[in-house]
Amino acid sequence: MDAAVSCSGALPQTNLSGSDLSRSDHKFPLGRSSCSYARSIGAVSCNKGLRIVPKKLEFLCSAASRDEERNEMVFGASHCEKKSPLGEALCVAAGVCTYGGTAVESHHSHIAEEKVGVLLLNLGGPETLDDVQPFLFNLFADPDIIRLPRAFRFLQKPLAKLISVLRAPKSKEGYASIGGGSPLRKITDEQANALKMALESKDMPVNVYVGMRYWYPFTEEAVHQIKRDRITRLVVLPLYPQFSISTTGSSVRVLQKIFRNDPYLSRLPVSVINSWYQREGYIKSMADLISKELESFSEPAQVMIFFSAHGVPLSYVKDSGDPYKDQMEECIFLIMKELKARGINNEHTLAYQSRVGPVQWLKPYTDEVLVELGQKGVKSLLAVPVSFVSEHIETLEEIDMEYKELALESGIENWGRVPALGLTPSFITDLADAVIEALPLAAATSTPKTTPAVDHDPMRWAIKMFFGSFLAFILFFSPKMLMAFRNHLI
Ligand SMILES: C=CC1=C(C)c2cc3[nH]c(cc4nc(cc5[nH]c(cc1n2)c(C)c5CCC(=O)O)C(CCC(=O)O)=C4C)c(C)c3C=C
Ligand SMILES: [Fe+2]
Repeated sequence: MDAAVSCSGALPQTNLSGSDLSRSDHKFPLGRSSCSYARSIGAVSCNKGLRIVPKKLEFLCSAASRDEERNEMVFGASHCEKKSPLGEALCVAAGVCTYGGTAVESHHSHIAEEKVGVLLLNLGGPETLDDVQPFLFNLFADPDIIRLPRAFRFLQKPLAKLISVLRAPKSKEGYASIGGGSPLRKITDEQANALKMALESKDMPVNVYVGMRYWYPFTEEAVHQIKRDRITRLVVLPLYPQFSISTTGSSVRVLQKIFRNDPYLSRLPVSVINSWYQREGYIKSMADLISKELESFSEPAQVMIFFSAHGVPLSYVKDSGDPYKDQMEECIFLIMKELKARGINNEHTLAYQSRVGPVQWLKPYTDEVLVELGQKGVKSLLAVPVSFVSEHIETLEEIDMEYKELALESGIENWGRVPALGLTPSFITDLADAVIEALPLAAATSTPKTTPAVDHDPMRWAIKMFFGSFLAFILFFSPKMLMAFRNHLI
């Protein structure tokens, strides 16, 4: 019987096995119900946790039988109210633990020859203006970004081509205004180095890899390196504090696909940290940045704290159970709670920015709220980007230029913006702790390779082609649709 790893705390995690189970033990302080697919099983509990010994890992975990573990998995899966959009692989995104399998040899065992890897996942961004259109193509070709009904999936790439070509001029203007490209690769590389050093200082030597979803270095390249380095245990850390189908979900789906088809990778013990917005270190680091920035106003107590999160289409949350909105609201609640504990009682609000295309996105919209606040007589405002931990086009251009101008035009007189966390030492240290806590939860992902269902029925194929061409015709020639993608706002 194999030993199963158990875990302590409420680290939100999944494995890549396609049978991961998790449970949300979060209370939603705003009185909302926990996200619909964040409800399932209890985890095997661990009362000892992880202890690090110099240059070596020692896991002190309670063992559970493989059979027990399987039962729990089946139980959990059948109790998941809504299936994750990632299929069964991510039963849940918030609040919990994975079950281990082959990774930990035995009770109180030493794992001396481990070669630990940490894979940072991020979005990626165009480095030059020539990269913008192909970058946008990759983004819109992602079925987690433009979600077509199954029957119309064959339109994904032509549509991505069309939308990317239409949007490229506006996007290029944006990237040109911030120096001709995205700073994301440089910042993520720096974060990777800082994390490596933070882990080394905790006696945990690791290799840190960066895998981007839509531009270089692509996730595939990072995985290639991981294989070449013969990593024996991997922690996957998406650099998005909150989980969304469109960000962490999409990146993990790519990984799952690569891992499933590779004999070495499918046996590699892996642990994925799905979200980490609720970690004390992150919350405190955000509160530090906010309180510091408030001090730059002449009357700090009068400043409205304006959290601006990247939006997602409303349907992700309403129809597909994306926990993003719940997690975002809980995150803001926790940051405000920390500020209150420090005697900072400013008013605050949350709005969503950066919408694209003709559908409804999470509301309220940042631009509309700024105008309303100006009209209501708010004079001082501190913008806090909250869904991303590096500077990027949407902080440097959209917030610092577009929204600032709109706010000043609307009557707001004093404007400030909190920088992204970037290399803030307390934040990097907390990421290092998250990695250390996740490590004993790493589980092998071995799942049989499944053959995708192929539609061989000529009649069904003909019907799909007919309706697909019809839809394509409407999309290609609807002026409203074209304008919606060309501009940010419709
Ligand atoms: C948590 C963060 C993000 C979510 C959620 C998200 C969803 C999402 N984004 C688009 C469309 C675009 N995003 C673009 C850039 C971009 N997006 C994020 C983060 C999230 N996106 C970042 C950090 C960046 C910037 C990368 C950089 O180069 O600095 C772009 C390109 C820029 C532009 O043209 O505006 C698009 C387009 C959708 C459709 C979506 C959810 C479905
Ligand atoms: Fe985006």
